[in-house]
Amino acid sequence: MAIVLSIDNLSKKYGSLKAVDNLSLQVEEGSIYGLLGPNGSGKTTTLGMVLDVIRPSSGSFSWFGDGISKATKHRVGAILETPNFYPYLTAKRNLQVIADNKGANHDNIDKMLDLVGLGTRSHTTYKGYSLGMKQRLALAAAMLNDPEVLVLDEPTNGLDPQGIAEVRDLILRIASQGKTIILASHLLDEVEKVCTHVAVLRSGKLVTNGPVGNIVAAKEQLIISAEELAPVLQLLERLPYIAQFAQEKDYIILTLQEGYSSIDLNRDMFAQGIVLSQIVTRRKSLEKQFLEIIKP
Ligand SMILES: Nc1ncnc2c1ncn2[C@@H]1O[C@H](COP(=O)(O)OP(=O)(O)OP(=O)(O)O)[C@@H](O)[C@H]1O
Repeated sequence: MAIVLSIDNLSKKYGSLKAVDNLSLQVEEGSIYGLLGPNGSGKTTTLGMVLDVIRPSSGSFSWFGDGISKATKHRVGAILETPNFYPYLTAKRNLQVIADNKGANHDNIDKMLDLVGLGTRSHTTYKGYSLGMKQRLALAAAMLNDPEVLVLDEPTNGLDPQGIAEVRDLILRIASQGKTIILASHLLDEVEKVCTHVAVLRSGKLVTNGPVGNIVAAKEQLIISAEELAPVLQLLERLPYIAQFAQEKDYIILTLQEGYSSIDLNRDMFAQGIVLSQIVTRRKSLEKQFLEIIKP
């Protein structure tokens, strides 16, 4: 896969604060790449640098293997903040004004309004739009010159559940046309639902990155108990597929390595003469996993 964006040891300092600290990552063509991190972790600053609106303190980045130029900027559409639409103009007229400012022709306007699901509402004035519709119009505006990459900062911020679902669907639809999407989010759930790849940031530093399935895979926990816990604990020490375990009062919480299930554990316990009185599978909450990932 071709690399669309490559970030190499990029840093941004504000006085003594390192907003972005030696960040390196690569975004592959066709991926939906999430920058995930709590408020203040450096997501917006990172996007600002690669979009050439914030000057890096050190490090470099390249788009499509090249430095940033007018030509590369043309291939990247972005929404860092809600564009200034005119409230009393219709959605279509607003896009015409933006197309003129961007030097894009008007051919794409109807197609983009249809794509974002506003085709039938194109003659409504902007002030009559819901927040979700405004965000979808912003996406249409960013897509006007048919960029290969779309960069979005917290695209569902402030939307109600229906608006959130609409914008997420739209992102998936745009990606299915072969576009690469880079989005910042502080919502693990959003990244899990929408993204193919993720980089987790904490205090400007990269904590981990990779395919979403590898980073936020739903890990299962088992809770087991038995009449006597000592022999159970001894066996857990020896079983090679136990990822971790801990005793809590009269039960044990454990996680297994990939590819193993409670059936394996139950069978091995039984083979050693241990009868478990309880074996419960519990999915670790995504929130909890995220908190573990970003724990200092
Ligand atoms: N212009 C600035 N001057 C000084 N500090 C800044 C400036 N811009 C950002 N920061 C600081 O840099 C750090 C990273 O901010 P940034 O906005 O990139 O984080 P973020 O992950 O996008 O968070 P949020 O979701 O809250 O926007 C924060 O501590 C922020 O206060």
